[in-house]
Amino acid sequence: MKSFEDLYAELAEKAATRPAGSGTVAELDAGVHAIGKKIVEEAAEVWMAAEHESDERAAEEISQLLYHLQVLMLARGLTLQDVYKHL
Ligand SMILES: N=c1c2ncn([C@@H]3O[C@H](COP(=O)(O)OP(=O)(O)OP(=O)(O)O)[C@@H](O)[C@H]3O)c2ncn1[C@@H]1O[C@H](COP(=O)(O)O)[C@@H](O)[C@H]1O
Repeated sequence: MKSFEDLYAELAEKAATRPAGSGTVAELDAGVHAIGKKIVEEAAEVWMAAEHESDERAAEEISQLLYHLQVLMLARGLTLQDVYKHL
């Protein structure tokens, strides 16, 4: 099972090597504004799933929100430590 740290390392590698077909690379190329809109959309899906859907669906939507937050971090050049120091 992949951890938050594992995913960040994988996405950072994708950002550096830019493999063909990577959705992460496409999202990074779309820029902070587009990624931000995706985060708002995914956050709404988390909210709706938490109120109206199963635990499994809520967890799935949360995982997608975490993914898009990590893409935004990479787009801004933020590391996990930059975020963790505020926790
Ligand atoms: N964990 C994720 C992940 N979570 C969400 N997403 C993306 O976010 C979208 C969210 O799905 P939705 O159904 O909510 O949205 P949608 O409306 O169908 O999607 P859009 O048409 O709006 O893009 C998915 O289509 C994926 O593009 C993810 N894309 C990639 N990953 C992981 O990131 C890693 C790198 O992926 P690639 O860069 O694509 O190789 C791999 O380990 C992947 O498993």
